[in-house]
Amino acid sequence: MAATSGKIVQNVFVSHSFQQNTQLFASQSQGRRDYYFAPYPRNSNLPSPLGKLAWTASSIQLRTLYKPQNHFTSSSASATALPYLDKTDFLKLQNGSDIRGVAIDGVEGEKVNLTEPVAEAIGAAFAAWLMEKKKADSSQHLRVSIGHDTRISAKLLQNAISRGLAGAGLEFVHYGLASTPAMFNCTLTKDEAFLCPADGSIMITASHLPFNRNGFKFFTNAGGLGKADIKDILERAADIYNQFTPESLKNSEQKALLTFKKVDYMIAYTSDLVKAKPLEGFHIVVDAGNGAGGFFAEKVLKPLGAITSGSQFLEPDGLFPNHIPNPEDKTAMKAITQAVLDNKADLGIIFDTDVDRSAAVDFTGREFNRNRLIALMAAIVLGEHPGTTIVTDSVTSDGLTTFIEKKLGGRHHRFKRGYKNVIDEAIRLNSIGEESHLAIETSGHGALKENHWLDDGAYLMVKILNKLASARASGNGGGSKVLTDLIEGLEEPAFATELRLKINQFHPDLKEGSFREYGEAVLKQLENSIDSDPSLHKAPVNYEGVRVSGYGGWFLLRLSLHDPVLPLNIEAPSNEDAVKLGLAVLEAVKGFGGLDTSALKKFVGAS
Ligand SMILES: O=P(O)(O)OC[C@H]1O[C@H](O)[C@H](O)[C@@H](O)[C@@H]1O
Repeated sequence: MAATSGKIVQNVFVSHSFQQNTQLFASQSQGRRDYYFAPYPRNSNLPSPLGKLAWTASSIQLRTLYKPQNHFTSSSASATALPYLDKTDFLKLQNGSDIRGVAIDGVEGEKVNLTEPVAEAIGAAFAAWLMEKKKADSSQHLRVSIGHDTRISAKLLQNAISRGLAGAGLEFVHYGLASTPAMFNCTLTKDEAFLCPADGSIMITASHLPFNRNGFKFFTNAGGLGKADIKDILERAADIYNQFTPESLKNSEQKALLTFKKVDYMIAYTSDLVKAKPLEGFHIVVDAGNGAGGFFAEKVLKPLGAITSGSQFLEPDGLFPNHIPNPEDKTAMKAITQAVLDNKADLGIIFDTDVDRSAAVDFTGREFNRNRLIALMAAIVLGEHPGTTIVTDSVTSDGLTTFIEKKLGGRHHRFKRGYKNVIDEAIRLNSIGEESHLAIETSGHGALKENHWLDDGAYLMVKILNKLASARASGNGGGSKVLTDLIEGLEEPAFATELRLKINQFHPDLKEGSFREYGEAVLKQLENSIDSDPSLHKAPVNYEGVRVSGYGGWFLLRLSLHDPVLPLNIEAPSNEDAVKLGLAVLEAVKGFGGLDTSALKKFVGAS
C-alpha cells in the first residue's frame, strides 16, 4: 500500500491498528479533526495505538478514507471502472425519508455501499431533483448547503456529494459540523453574509447509528424531503452513476474546486435560537414579596418573551411591607391570585424570600401550592419518567397518594417533613435502585434529579413554564389551562387545617427533660389511645409522628423540626369530621399540662 498523501500533523490523539501494514490516524489541528491512513510501522514521533486491531480494511474503504492530496480529488476518478450498480442497489439505501448506508468497512457482514461515487451520484441526482422543483436551469446556479455530523466518513462524503452538485451546475456551501435542524433552518434564513437562504440543503448523518454508517437528509424551505422524493432521487442517482466516465468525474471535480465556498452557519443558527421566545404572548405575573425573587420577571421571563406587567413587590425590602414572601401563607397567596385576576394573566408565580420555595396560580385564580403543586410537578415528572417515585413530606394528603399512584402510575413515598429530609431520601432510594426524580414538600421546596437535587423554587417554575410553552407548540392550546388539566382528578379534602400546639419548656411537667422528650411522650400517649378507638386507624407505613385515618379523613401529629411545637394537620370531608378527629387528639393529650392545647380547644369548640 502506498503511503498516505495527507500530512500527518501533530497532536495525534488516538489511533487504531488497522491492518497489518496500515494504521488509521485521527489528528487534530486548529480545531479540525482529520482521519487518514499511514503505513505501519508508524512514525516514531506518534504515540502508540490506543485501540487494538479493530477494523479490517477493504480496498474501497482504503480509497474512501484516504486523505486526498487535493480537497476535491475523486478517488474514483482515477479508478479503472466502477462496479455496475442497478436501481435496486440504490433503492436499498432508502430508509424512509432518509438515505442511509454503510460508509466504512470493518463491521462483519456490513459491506460498504455508500461509497464516494455513489455519494457523488446522489449529489447530482439531488441537483436534478432540486432544479426540477424550483423550475430552474443550470444558469441559475441554485445554492445547496452541506453540513455533517462527527462521523469519520463525513468529509469524504461531503466532498463527493459536492462534486455531484457542482457537476450539475449548482453552487454549494460547506457548513462543516452542523446540526440537522440548522440545515433546515438555513433554507429559511435570509442573510447573504451567510450565503442564505440556501435553495436546498443536505445533512450528512446516520443519526444514532454506529460509526460505520452514514447517510443524507435533504431539505428545502418546504421542510425535509419525503419518502417519494428520496426514491425519486435514488432512481435518478442510479442512472447518473452508470453514466459516469473518468472525464465526467474529472469535470465535476474541477467545477467543485472552482465553486467551493465555506461559511460557519452555526453562528447564524445559534443566534436565531436565542432569539426564540418560547413564552412569547404569555402574560405571567410574579410576586416576589419584596424578597430576592424579583430577578425572575426581568432576567428570566422577559428574555423568554413573556409579558410581565402587573408583577408586584419585585423590589427588595427586608421589612416585607406588602406580605410575607411565603407560598404557604394565605395572605401571600391571596395577593398573587388577585394580581393574576386583575391583570387577566395566564399564570402567577410567587416565591419565598430566598427563592428556594415557590407556588403558582392559574388563569382562573386557582392556586398551585401545597398538594396541588406536588400533584402538578408529579404529573410533569412522571410524564418524563413513567413509574418514578415521588418523595414528599409527611403532611401530604391521601388524595395526593391516590392521584400519584392511580392516575399517574407512579409511587408516592410519603416521608418526613423538611426539604433536606425528602431530598436525602430520594437520593437514598436511587442509591438502592429505586428510581426517583422528584423530592418535594408541601412548603413549596422541591428538587429534581435532573437539576442535581438542587432545592430551587425557580427551577420548579421553569419546569411548569416549559410545560406551558411545549403544550402551545404542540397545538394543545395556550394559557395555563394545560396545567389545570394536568391535575384533574386530584381529590381534595373539603377541610384542611394545621394547628401548632406549643410546648411550654418552662412547665414543671418537663422537669429536667427536653421539649423533644416531652413531645415524644405526647405522641406515645396518642398512639396508645388510638389503639383502643375502633373508628381510628394508624397509618401502616409512617415515618414521622402519629398519622391516623378516620371519619373519612386523617390527622398527623408530629414534632416540629425546629420549634418546641407539635404541629397537628387535619384533613377531612367536612368540618364536623375534622372536629371528631381533633377531639380524639384532645382527649388523648389532655393529661399533658406542658402542652398548650388552646388552639385545638378553640378549633373543636368553635367549629
Ligand atoms: O416542622 P415545622 O416547624 O413545620 O417546619 C418544617 C419546615 O421547616 C423549614 O421551613 C424547612 O425549610 C422546611 O423544609 C420544613 O418543612
